[in-house]
Amino acid sequence: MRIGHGFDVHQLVEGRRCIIGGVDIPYEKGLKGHSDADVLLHAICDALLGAAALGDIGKHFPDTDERYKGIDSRQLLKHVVALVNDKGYVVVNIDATVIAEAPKLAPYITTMREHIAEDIGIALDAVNVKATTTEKLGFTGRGEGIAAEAVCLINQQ
Ligand SMILES: Nc1ccn([C@@H]2O[C@H](COP(=O)(O)O)[C@@H](O)[C@H]2O)c(=O)n1
Ligand SMILES: C[C@@]1(CO)OP(=O)(O)OP(=O)(O)OC[C@H]1O
Repeated sequence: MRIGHGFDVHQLVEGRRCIIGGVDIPYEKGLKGHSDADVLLHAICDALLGAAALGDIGKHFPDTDERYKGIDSRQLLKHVVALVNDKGYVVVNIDATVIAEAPKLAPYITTMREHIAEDIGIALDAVNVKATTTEKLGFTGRGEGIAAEAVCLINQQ
């Protein structure tokens, strides 16, 4: 059994979509990035890559590569899971936290979990997603960006 941890941050700006956990969330601002900037899926990708000692998301999908411009991060997650499986591991469970003052994420959490479970190929019960504010403190509290953290366990096939 091996553990992995991931952390990501994306800036909130006008004129971008706010896609978190594969859900396009209605909000006045969106997340800036080379890809669709899905901060939650990026943290999960990094947790899985970390658990398998496969580096990080930027190593596999460089933000200088036009192939990843605007890409749906669910495609990146599925690719990462294939790399982890190819190295002989299966994913046991995921636990993640999105750190955002706004938008309110509670209505979308179940759909996020469904997307993650489907893309990884594990049961819904093996995926947990939480949301928290930082009580108006720091860059997340000022609404300048959204952060996400994730941990995972993987096991030998
Ligand atoms: N963007 C967010 C942040 C939080 N929530 C939910 O609100 C609860 C209370 O948040 P605190 O930061 O005050 O602990 C939290 O447990 C989440 O369920 C949310 O939906 N969206
Ligand atoms: C996902 C990638 C894809 O090019 O681009 P970004 O959307 O900028 O996201 P980041 O979390 O900075 O990770 C880097 C890249 O791998």
